[in-house]
Amino acid sequence: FCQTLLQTVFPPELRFASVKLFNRISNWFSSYCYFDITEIDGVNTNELYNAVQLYLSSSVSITGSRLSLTRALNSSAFTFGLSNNDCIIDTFNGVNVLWEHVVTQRQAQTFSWRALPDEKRGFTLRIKKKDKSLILNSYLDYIMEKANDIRRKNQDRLLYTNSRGGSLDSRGHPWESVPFKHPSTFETLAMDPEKKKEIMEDLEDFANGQTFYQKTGRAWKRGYLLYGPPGTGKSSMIAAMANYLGYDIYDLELTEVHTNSELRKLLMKTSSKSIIVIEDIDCSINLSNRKKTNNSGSRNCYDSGAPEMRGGCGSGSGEDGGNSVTLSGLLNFTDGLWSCCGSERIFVFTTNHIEKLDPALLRSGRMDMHIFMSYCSFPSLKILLKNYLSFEESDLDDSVLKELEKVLDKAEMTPADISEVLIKNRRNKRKAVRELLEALKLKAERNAKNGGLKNGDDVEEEEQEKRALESPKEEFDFEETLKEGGDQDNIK
Ligand SMILES: Nc1ncnc2c1ncn2[C@@H]1O[C@H](COP(=O)(O)OP(=O)(O)OP(=O)(O)O)[C@@H](O)[C@H]1O
Ligand SMILES: [Mg+2]
Repeated sequence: FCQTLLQTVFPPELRFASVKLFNRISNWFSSYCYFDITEIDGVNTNELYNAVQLYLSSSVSITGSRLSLTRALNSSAFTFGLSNNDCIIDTFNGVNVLWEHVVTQRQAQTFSWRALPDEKRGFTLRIKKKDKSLILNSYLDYIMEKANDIRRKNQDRLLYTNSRGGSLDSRGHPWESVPFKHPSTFETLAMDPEKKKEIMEDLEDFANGQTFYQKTGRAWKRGYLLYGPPGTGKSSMIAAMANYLGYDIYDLELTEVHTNSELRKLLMKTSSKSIIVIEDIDCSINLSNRKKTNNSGSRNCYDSGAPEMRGGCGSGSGEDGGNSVTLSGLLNFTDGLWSCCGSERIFVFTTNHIEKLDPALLRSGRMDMHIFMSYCSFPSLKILLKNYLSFEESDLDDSVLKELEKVLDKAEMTPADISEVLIKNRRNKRKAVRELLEALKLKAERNAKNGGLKNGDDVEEEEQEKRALESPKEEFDFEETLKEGGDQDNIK
């Protein structure tokens, strides 16, 4: 009745002004303020709307009674979001904010250069007036950053390589990339669950550690050294790390890098949030050479100009300064001022022989965490049985489990060997376990015959094969080494 009275007595202008005044007064007394974030702002898509949507869809801390679930085509995950006209509370730095997803039907299609959707969508953010500065200064930036993270995680990651021998591509980049689709994850990785957890936590702390690294004045980078016999999952671990953090991988082929400055350029062209990998570091650079150089009275390898040739000074790989990445160049690469020209970088080196590495490379700060990838242990075996045969611990007889456990340590089989046996027999699970047990026993017997623990020769042999396959030059270098070691007979 009042409304009709108002409509008849007051002219529209006055009515409009009084509503405005009323709103203003009520706003003045209210302790809240509101922000509308519409999907389409004029003709432009509002970046913030998309970011908020992504952020709200992933934020596990958010609680809401009604959420919409979606799964995009080819996507590997469900996302949830706010249903139409529903609210959700989020907390940021101890401050509660309320998000409402407002969807209204667009009345009549107004003229526009491009077709607008039938619905008008937007988020309304309600905050306390006293929190306004916090929200405007940090919360929205935080949302944008989180959304970028999520976007990156959903995208394909890339595997970069420098295997073109230092030549640049058409855009002047030294790295070549392919989509990285390695399926290895921490779930599929067979290793001691406690060790695995420790590594995952370390990675998480690193990825979330921006303020920590800033506060402590450290460059935001971390080094991991993975060492252990071939086939124990070092490369799989790197893939799992990349998949876990959503980082790209730069697989640095040191044998393709000719000088220290080239190495530095490569580093400068890597993006942040990436893992820089040097596999088989002991094969890529002759680190033992350092002592030789010192003994012969020539310059120390820490001197950046030292002629530290891969394959040894006298091995003919070129005193002409051809292939000459020095240990100091490598140390500068991981640790020097140049290593900080980006941020959030992880360095991973792998080796089969940690004892061959120069202590300078191992000291903390360079390689912060040394991870030993061991032969298959009993907890690792259980993971493999679960992944390959879907066996839970309770599916197997106690006696079989005990037998497996008893023989496993003595057998010293790698997860790669064991998974091979399991894959071969995966149609018949019981047979797979039987064969595995037989293989383990056979190997354990062999090891016992060879005198207790497996001597280094077997590993060395596998190593040699690997190096011989890598390049004819490496093969040559290796022979040199063997002559020095005097056990050439071992080469087949
Ligand atoms: N710990 C593990 N968990 C699961 N699978 C593994 C593990 N170790 C090895 N494998 C399997 O064995 C294969 C070889 O492993 P990977 O290439 O990771 O070994 P590596 O330690 O890098 O060996 P290398 O020293 O020869 O490079 C992989 O395809 C993987 O499926
Ligand atoms: Mg490997």
